[in-house]
Amino acid sequence: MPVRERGKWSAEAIRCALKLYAVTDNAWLGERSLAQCVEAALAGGATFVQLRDKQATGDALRAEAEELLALCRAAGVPFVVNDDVECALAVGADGVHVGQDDMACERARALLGPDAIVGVSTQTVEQARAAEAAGADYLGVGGVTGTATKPEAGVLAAEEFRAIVAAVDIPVVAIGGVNAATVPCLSELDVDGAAVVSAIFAADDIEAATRELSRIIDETLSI
Ligand SMILES: Cc1ncc(COP(=O)(O)OP(=O)(O)O)c(N)n1
Ligand SMILES: Cc1nc(C(=O)O)sc1CCOP(=O)(O)O
Ligand SMILES: [Mg+2]
Repeated sequence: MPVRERGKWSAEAIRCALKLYAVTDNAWLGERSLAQCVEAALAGGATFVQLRDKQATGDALRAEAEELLALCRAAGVPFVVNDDVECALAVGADGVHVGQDDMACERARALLGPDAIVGVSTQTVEQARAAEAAGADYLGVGGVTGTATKPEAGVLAAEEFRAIVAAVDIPVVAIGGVNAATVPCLSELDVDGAAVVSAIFAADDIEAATRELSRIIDETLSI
């Protein structure tokens, strides 16, 4: 596993950590706490965690972030906060993931500093080049298929994925409809990993589901 040295994840460590990127979703908690769900994903082999809670703000989001950061530190896995740079700064998260409608990458980088991880969602080559120039460490690109988790997200053709990957030097993680059945399709996309919401967090047994995804990634992707 890649390691964080002197408070910084190296570019190579970030690339390796994108392999199985777990994005949280409180919709699937049921009787479980968010921390229990993330602990199970880490035990199953998640290599990167993003706190994505579109309902929580302020202290509530901070409390979740503090809890998940501690779990990720113990597991040696990078932890970023979706959208909320202020929260990431307040808790000392490893970084943030921002989309095209969120805080601009340059601003997030300026606020978080050079050692933070800044991930950016992009759907086009132009956006991807702009994000790289603005200091992004990795790109989230999707969707692979349509997904009930985010019905408004678009779907990209394989050629569009490959064009984005070829246009930048930073790593790319595929998102949107990634599950045990679709992971093998990622081998055609030249991406560095898979970002997964429901195929991990909607599972009854999150640890087993994550372990199975990790196994399929190891078997089918050359990353
Ligand atoms: C790894 C990763 N890739 C893409 C996204 C989507 O970000 P965004 O477009 O800002 O949409 P929301 O997640 O904020 O709804 C992501 N979160 N993570
Ligand atoms: C948060 C998010 N962003 C997407 C994009 O295409 O940018 S798709 C998505 C949700 C992915 O959920 P699931 O793994 O359950 O399909
Ligand atoms: Mg966003």
